[in-house]
Amino acid sequence: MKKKILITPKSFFRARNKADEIFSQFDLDIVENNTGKTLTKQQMIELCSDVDGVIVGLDPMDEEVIRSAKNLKAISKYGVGLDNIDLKVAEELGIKVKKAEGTNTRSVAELTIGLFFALSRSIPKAVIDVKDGRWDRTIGTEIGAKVVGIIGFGAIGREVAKMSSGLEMEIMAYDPYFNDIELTRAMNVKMTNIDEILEKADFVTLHLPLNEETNKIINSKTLSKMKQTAYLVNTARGELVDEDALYEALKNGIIAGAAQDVFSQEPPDKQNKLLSLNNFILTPHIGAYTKEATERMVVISAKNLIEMLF
Ligand SMILES: NC(=O)c1ccc[n+]([C@@H]2O[C@H](COP(=O)([O-])OP(=O)(O)OC[C@H]3O[C@@H](n4cnc5c(N)ncnc54)[C@H](O)[C@@H]3O)[C@@H](O)[C@H]2O)c1
Ligand SMILES: O=C(O)CC[C@@H](O)C(=O)O
Repeated sequence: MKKKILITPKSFFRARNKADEIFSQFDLDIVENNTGKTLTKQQMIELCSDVDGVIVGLDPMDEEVIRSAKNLKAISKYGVGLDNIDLKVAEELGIKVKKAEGTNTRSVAELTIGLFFALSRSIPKAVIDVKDGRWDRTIGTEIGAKVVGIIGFGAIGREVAKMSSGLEMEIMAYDPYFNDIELTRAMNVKMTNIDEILEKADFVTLHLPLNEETNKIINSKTLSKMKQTAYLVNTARGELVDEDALYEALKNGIIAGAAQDVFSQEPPDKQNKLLSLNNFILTPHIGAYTKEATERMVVISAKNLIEMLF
């Protein structure tokens, strides 16, 4: 029987041909998000009203959207962060949910390491300076032998650890749900508590999911435990960091700098105070935006949806 599906993520369509090979074997009526943007809740309610399945990016799939989608049987996440999907309601209604596990691990880890360098050598400022006619040779710091503190030791956290090891950094990690001691020993990673990470790390990097437990895990109290010379890097989710507290910490020299790929509101408001700070740098949620990762996300999210629907 024919199934109607909705595909929302903009970058899905760049590698659309990879999914067509999979879709062509099934009887599908495909609706596409042609706005080129993340959809609003109202748009999701309208577009999901009669679909059997959805491949969803960062668009809201909250309780109201899910309950209003009367035919919905499957949600395939284009990516790995499930925070935009109300998993409890999906479970209650028997709607299957699957993420494209591991598809963007390498890309997010590479961006994270890139942000370490961007911060430690003030690369964004250097580019702007020279283009604006200033020859200001800022003294940076080396990354080798510095301590990286990884909060969330899942797929991306472990990949960052591997890359940090290649840079000869000392590696610490905090993850209350990770207990493969053999692996951490083999990787030369010290598993510890969050306080030791905050107190000792030169780079604190976030790789944990957003949920009730982790919302604003970085706040004025946790920031105050970090070294004045330390950098915070967030390529996970904006809401993990209290942005007002981060602004105060950066402005008052509580920490040296921060980089974010993600924001609690995307795109951030032009008035967002963080954007006015020289020691704050950012990228527009491009962690998974590489040719390789998007192709993997397209293939796996398409396969996952088909598996759940047929
Ligand atoms: N910037 C991007 O484009 C981008 C791309 C992919 C993923 N992400 C974000 O990165 C997150 C991590 O992705 P992943 O593939 O590594 O996921 P993962 O599930 O493999 O790893 C997450 C890890 O966090 C740990 N964790 C859970 N609660 C924790 C807590 N309170 N404290 C410390 N650790 C905790 C889990 O035990 C798990 O090991 C995703 O949830 C997503 O939000 C962002
Ligand atoms: O949908 C995207 O563009 C990024 C998805 C990414 O944040 C993820 O959670 O894997």
